[in-house]
Amino acid sequence: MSGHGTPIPMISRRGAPLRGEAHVPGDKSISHRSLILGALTVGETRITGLLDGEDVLDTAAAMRAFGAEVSEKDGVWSVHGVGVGGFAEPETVIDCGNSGTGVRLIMGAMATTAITATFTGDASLRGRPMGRITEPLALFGTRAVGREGGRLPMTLVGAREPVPVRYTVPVPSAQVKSAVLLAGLNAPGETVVIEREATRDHTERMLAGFGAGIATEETPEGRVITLRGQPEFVPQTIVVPRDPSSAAFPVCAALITEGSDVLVPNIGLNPTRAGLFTTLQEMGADLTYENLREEGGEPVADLRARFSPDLKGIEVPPERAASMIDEYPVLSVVAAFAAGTTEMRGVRELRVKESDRIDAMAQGLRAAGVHVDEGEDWWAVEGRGHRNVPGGVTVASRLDHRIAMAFLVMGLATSKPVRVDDAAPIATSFPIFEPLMAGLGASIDREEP
Ligand SMILES: O=C(O)C1=C[C@@H](OP(=O)(O)O)[C@@H](O)[C@H](O)C1
Ligand SMILES: C=C(OP(=O)(O)O)C(=O)O
Repeated sequence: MSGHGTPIPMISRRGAPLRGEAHVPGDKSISHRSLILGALTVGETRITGLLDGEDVLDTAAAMRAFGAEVSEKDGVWSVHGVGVGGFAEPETVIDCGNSGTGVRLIMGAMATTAITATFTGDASLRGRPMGRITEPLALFGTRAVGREGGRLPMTLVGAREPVPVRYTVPVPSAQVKSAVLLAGLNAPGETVVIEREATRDHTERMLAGFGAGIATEETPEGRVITLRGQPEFVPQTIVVPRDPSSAAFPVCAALITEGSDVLVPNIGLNPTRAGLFTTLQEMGADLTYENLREEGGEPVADLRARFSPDLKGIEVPPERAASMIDEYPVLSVVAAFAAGTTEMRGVRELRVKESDRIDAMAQGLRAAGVHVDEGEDWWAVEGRGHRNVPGGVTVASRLDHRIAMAFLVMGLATSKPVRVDDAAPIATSFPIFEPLMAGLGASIDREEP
């Protein structure tokens, strides 16, 4: 679990071009869901390509605490689940580490079973809002007691006689949508979730794959998702695609580093996740999809990114935000090397991630010589153009893996190096970031704490 160990300061500097292939790890969102749905299924679910980052390992440990058998051998994960409604009461507190997805989906999955569980996490997760989950779960009959402001640690008392619900998600959040759907699994009848803005749909796809009756309809109200409760799940064999949110880092590093040419193979390109790549292409990035195909019900391609000296600032449309929500930190780094301003609107959710990502990036970019304006739900980065970003700063990663990786990417193209105070959180989502970037030729090194 992150946030408990010794800080790992790292420094990145301008050096050789990045070249070669970047084999990024499995998709974090799909990995959490594979373990949770496997744990709700009697029989053996087998998973390959699972992300073995700390966030997902914490979810695996939680599934064991709820009674599932979870093991790994030679990269193949095996989950023997307990069935929908079959979770056992955990004997100890469930620690989800740094993972919002883990804690929120697991709360949903246990909320309609007659057990009680207490959840906590690291200092970052303990600061994040859980009311957005406990409010809809209360409609099923679940009770929650947490700290002031709906924060962890928090105890959930599962509904004894759950009723199905109809719920319109008030914020664009796949975690909220998924928590309600997972709770709806053990409620009799139909649970309906309505989302005004489409968010990542991995839960819907996977629920259908395990055999649940689930239908999505596009209506003037938004996407209406109807789930029939108490399904008989059938164990699955799951191949997790590689994570587009992790691919973003070597891709963006290649775009801003002179002479680079990097291939990132087998990336999941579900349209609810691919907004960054569209945005980069609009900015003039030399970024192409090769070998576009379908694998395991998800679109997949190899991404090729080459150094792009003539990037232009653009306005990123707010309706694209959900499809690239985790990519704004690294996009803001690319924007610093573009000509003109990049405006990012409709991104209030960035303020409640592992850190306040607008504030974290704005402070680090300003210290590195880049002008940034911001409001509650928007920010704008004034690009300085290629070779004109000074750098020469130490930035705080604030227990946030994406902030750490974004600034280490930035240092590959600034005039002076960029130091990150603690790169340890990177292990939550991208444990092989350091060797992978080194393999491409990037100058990113550890420093003495
Ligand atoms: O459902 C998921 O797997 C995720 C949903 C998003 O969070 P929100 O639901 O808070 O938008 C995203 O930021 C997170 O990294 C993963
Ligand atoms: C926001 C993220 O994750 P989570 O909400 O699961 O902590 C992320 O990975 O960028």
